[in-house]
Amino acid sequence: MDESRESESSSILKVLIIGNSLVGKSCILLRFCDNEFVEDIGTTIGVDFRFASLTIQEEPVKLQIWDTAGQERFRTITSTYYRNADAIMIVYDITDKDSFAQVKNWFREISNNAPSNVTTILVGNKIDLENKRVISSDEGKSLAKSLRSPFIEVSAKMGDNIETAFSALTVEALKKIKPSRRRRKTTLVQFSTQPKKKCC
Ligand SMILES: Nc1nc2c(ncn2[C@@H]2O[C@H](COP(=O)(O)OP(=O)(O)OP(=O)(O)O)[C@@H](O)[C@H]2O)c(=O)[nH]1
Repeated sequence: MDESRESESSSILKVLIIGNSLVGKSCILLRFCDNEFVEDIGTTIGVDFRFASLTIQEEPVKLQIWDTAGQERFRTITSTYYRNADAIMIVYDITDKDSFAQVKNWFREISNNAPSNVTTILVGNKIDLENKRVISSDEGKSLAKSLRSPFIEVSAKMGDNIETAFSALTVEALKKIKPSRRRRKTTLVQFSTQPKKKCC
């Protein structure tokens, strides 16, 4: 299917990835979209975005995923991008205490800038670095609970749980968007309930 026809027949969701600099936001996006990992990916300046297509229970969904800069000096550029966000992934690095300590501030940014019904997920990245872990899974879980957000740990490097994180976020966000924005397929084209993904 060509790009324009596919957009017409898909629900389109705006997704943001936020968190401190160097937690692995760009690597998470690259792993999700291209199934790749680049060690020296370089810091994000301002924002960057990619499209990804998922099928959730026979419903084609297109995600417009914005990778925002974690560095403070680019924050004013990024704050306008919270507008119209359907879903936000807040990332910290399980080997970096400061990135975890800042999670509450990122949630404050969300309540100041994003729509009130935005869907969130808290993501602890770099679980391949278990020997350098300084934030336990229980600490992550309990912070997420206090912020009323689901929680998952991932590794952009190894690919662990990356698709699951985006699928969980999408499933929840779809529940909140207006029926007029939904594009359910009338004919059944897939029989699996597993999410299917392709990126462009
Ligand atoms: N071991 C390991 N390293 C990772 C992982 N994800 C990212 N990294 C490394 O962490 C560093 C930062 O990754 P980025 O994806 O650039 O981080 P970012 O959050 O986008 O950073 P900014 O663009 O500055 O906001 C890079 O050196 C990556 O190679 C992971 O899952 N495991």
